[in-house]
Amino acid sequence: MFKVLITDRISDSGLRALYEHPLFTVDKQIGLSHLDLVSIIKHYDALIVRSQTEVTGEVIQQASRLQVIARAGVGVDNIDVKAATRKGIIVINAPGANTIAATEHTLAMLLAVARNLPQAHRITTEGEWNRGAFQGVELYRKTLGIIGMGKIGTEVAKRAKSFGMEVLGFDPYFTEERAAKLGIKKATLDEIAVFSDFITLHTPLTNATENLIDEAFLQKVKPGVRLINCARGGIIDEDALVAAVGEGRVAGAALDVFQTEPPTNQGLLGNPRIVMTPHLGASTVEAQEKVAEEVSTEIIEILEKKVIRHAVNMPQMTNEALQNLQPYLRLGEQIGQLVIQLLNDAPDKVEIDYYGDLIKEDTDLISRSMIKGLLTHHLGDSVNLINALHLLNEQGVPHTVRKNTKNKGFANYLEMTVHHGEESACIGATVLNGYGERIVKINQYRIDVKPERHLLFINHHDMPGIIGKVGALLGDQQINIGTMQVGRTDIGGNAIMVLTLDKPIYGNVLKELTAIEGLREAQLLEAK
Ligand SMILES: NC(=O)c1ccc[n+]([C@@H]2O[C@H](COP(=O)([O-])OP(=O)(O)OC[C@H]3O[C@@H](n4cnc5c(N)ncnc54)[C@H](O)[C@@H]3O)[C@@H](O)[C@H]2O)c1
Ligand SMILES: O=C(O)[C@H](O)COP(=O)(O)O
Repeated sequence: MFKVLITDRISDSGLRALYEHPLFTVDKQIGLSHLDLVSIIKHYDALIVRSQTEVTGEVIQQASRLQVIARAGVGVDNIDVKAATRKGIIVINAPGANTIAATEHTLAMLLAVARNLPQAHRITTEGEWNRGAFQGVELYRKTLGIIGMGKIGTEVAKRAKSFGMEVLGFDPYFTEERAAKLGIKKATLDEIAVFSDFITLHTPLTNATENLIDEAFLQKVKPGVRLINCARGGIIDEDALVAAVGEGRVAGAALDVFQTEPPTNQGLLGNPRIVMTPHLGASTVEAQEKVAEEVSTEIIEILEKKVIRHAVNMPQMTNEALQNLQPYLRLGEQIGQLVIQLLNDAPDKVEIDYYGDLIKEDTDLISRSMIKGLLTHHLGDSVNLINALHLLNEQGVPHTVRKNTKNKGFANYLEMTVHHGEESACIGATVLNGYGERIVKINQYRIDVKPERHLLFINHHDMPGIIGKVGALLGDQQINIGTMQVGRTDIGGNAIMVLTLDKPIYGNVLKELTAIEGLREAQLLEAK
């Protein structure tokens, strides 16, 4: 059974897949204290949160069986993703599931700040009839500056156009082509400041966006501008905003998110020119159902089928791309497991090379599989695709990944070389169309071996009779040979023999093998 803990308010109907799954139990404990979360997290395989629960390093430290932290939403700033990665815990989110909700909230805020709706509503419900105090401004023919042209920024742009607004977009990844397609203008941050009547923010909170809207920015704005922030608190310097509103440089602001939540800035609270909502951007029935559905499905896929789609701490890829990579992921892990046994020591340098069709692919996951296989030999099952790179770095082992254009004679080819001082070991492999995975190179020798669980690797002198003697010895021990391959550099020189065995062999057999004349070394290599 897999146990899932939910600590924020999440749509029950969206969680149906989890509730109805026979292998899952769901435990909802809304508003759990941090201390309580730290003490009970060890019982759970998955944790689902929104933006309220702080999933700190301390929580993660105690999460001995946790495999997935799911954010039923977009921003993962309340999760210590680095600590999760170190521990090999997958962090997933539901990008896109609340895009429309956040977009529509932004437009609601845009209209609210333009027409003073909340202020007018409040005094009208209090019984005052004052038609003169709340004259607003129109959106029609005004300029909207959008900072952050991702999913929400783009949807806001489309809707603003239907109001007859001129739209400017700023985003480091925004191109002239995309701007032309949307019928808006690509702008610089300064142009947004200088020309916009309304400015709306749609970036994540990063080092680059923290206090992006600060005193200096607010000095440049068109007098009377109105600001909307439904992205993240911290992008606007709240004290600078309060000052600019006080001076009238900024006519108003509409904020859904704050530097601290709930907000504590006294200049914001009760300010008649500032419209505030309590982080409601994603709070629609539809969005909450969708985020819950997405994370539930993905938790089931990860825990039951080991398929990962929206991990924040893993490369993103489509189902189809992941399917195509499967044979390479298996092969990569086996190569890693085998090559480290050939080296017989901890590596001090790792090299990964890709050739052929693989150079066009996103190979990050294959490299992670190889490193996972490699590290499992010394670090055991605590290594997974999430923490493999981190653990290698932590061991201080540099790794290089190269994509080579040279032709290796195979449609696709991958190679892993590990070093320890002067020693090195190398395995090269390919996936043959219709025939599956093959190891085609061990150190300097060309061979053709299907990777299997038990491989007997023999280093010998190329001379008549050795193959027969090895076969006879294994036969006497009732050890069945699946396949046998030999490779040599020169006739009568150094050679290797690789046999796939149906069961493992033990020390005494290896000792007897090495007693055969001309046989230098016999080693059992095991891959899971
Ligand atoms: N208020 C809410 O309830 C609510 C709901 C959903 C999303 N959000 C927040 O809204 C924001 C946007 O979400 P999204 O789904 O559109 O994300 P997204 O990843 O699709 O888009 C973010 C965009 O910001 C751009 N960006 C990053 N740094 C930038 C910078 N320095 N200057 C300009 N652009 C920059 C990125 O290039 C990207 O295009 C996120 O912070 C998200 O957490 C809030
Ligand atoms: O990043 C998000 O998805 C939004 O900020 C929504 O947060 P919430 O799920 O806590 O409403």
